[in-house]
Amino acid sequence: MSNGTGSAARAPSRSPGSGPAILPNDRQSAHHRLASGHNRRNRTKAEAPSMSAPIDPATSSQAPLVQAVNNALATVIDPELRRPITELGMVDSVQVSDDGKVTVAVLLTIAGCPLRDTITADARKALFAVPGVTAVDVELKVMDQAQRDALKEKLRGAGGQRRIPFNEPDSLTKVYAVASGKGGVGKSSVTVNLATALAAQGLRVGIVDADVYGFSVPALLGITQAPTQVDDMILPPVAYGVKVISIGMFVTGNQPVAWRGPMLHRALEQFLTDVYFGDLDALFLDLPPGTGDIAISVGQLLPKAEILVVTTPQAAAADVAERAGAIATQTGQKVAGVIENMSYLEMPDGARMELFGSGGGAVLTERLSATVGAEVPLLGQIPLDIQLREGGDSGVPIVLGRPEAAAAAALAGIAGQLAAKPRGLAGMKLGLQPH
Ligand SMILES: Nc1ncnc2c1ncn2[C@@H]1O[C@H](COP(=O)(O)OP(=O)(O)OP(=O)(O)O)[C@@H](O)[C@H]1O
Repeated sequence: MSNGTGSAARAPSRSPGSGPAILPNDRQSAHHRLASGHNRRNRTKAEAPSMSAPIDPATSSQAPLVQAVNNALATVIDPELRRPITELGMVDSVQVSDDGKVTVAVLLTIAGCPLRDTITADARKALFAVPGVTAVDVELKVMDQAQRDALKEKLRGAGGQRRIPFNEPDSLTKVYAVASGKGGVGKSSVTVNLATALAAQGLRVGIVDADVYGFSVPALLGITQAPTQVDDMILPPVAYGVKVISIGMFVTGNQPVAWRGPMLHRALEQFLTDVYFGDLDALFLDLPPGTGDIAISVGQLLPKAEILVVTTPQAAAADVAERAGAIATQTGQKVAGVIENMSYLEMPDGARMELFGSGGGAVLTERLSATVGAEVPLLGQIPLDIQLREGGDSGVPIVLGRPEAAAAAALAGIAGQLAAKPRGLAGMKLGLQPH
């Protein structure tokens, strides 16, 4: 089983004068340390390079090949930023010799970029696919400060200000906070399966693992790569097309997190402001179980987030889950629906054994509908399935690894309902939800 807390590990640290710095800055992070002398060139913004690749004029006789080479480079996608390297100002220079040899200089955001090999391999593959290219030399360089500033401005918009992009009036991202009354009901498993199912449909999806005490999302997605830090901007690792950030990527080894409310709030705020998710269709937050500090912080930091409540069919579980959902009335959020997990176990003869009783999801939707004053739908019932647990252990969500399984079909059905909701209406009081 892969471990999402391994190589990424580092302890939270303090930065002078600004209170506790929950997440690392690049001067402190050994993994992301910048090259020495990297800032030596103090270029102004006006001198910053353009985002397109300069072509060696000496190669003008090769114009069609040069064009084809540029087109090929435009198909190379930065694995973290999910945009063409040509758009990101990462192609510093391209030279095409008369005998078809291509030399391309690629600018990495930081020295020791964990994805340097992937970028090199992708660039080589794209270039070798161009007819007429006989040899490829990919030279890796590192952006200087002006180039990084230009990149950050491109990604964050003018001024590159820190803000929570999902709260902007023009944000079309649907934000779902996945909550449960108690632990172990499958909240994280549901989160990663919904997210990867939507990503598999071509949607742009992110996950914030806000389950600070029991972070498990990196392992469930097989992520061992650390986030890359570009100054104060954090680029989240991507698994199955889903951008993921987790507190587990910032703690040492498998250490427990023993933070109190204000630190948790700051960590979550930093995730939402400093992590570059880009334009997402959907963002999932995997909350800790219960109605603790993080649930309240999510209500404050992401007022437009809708709550998805995961419960088991047990009546007692529905009681505690009701409290987790009802917090929406205090935070002014909307409850998007209830997901009943571990609903039954299908026996070899097709009979259904209801190990945890039945009816908990339906009871919960009724009670929550009454509490919040709007219909809360039961989005689906997911059976118990060993393959779901195995998929979690191996880092391959069941919706991708075993799509034919009944549990995968139930999860895909729920994802389909979320995908069918019009983009950008999250948080608006619509009254009845179609389902
Ligand atoms: N439908 C299911 N069938 C079989 N196993 C399941 C199912 N749902 C969850 N599990 C397993 O139950 C365990 C708990 O699931 P998970 O970690 O997703 O729950 P959680 O509610 O997020 O827990 P926590 O409160 O610790 O964050 C895991 O081992 C998971 O693989």
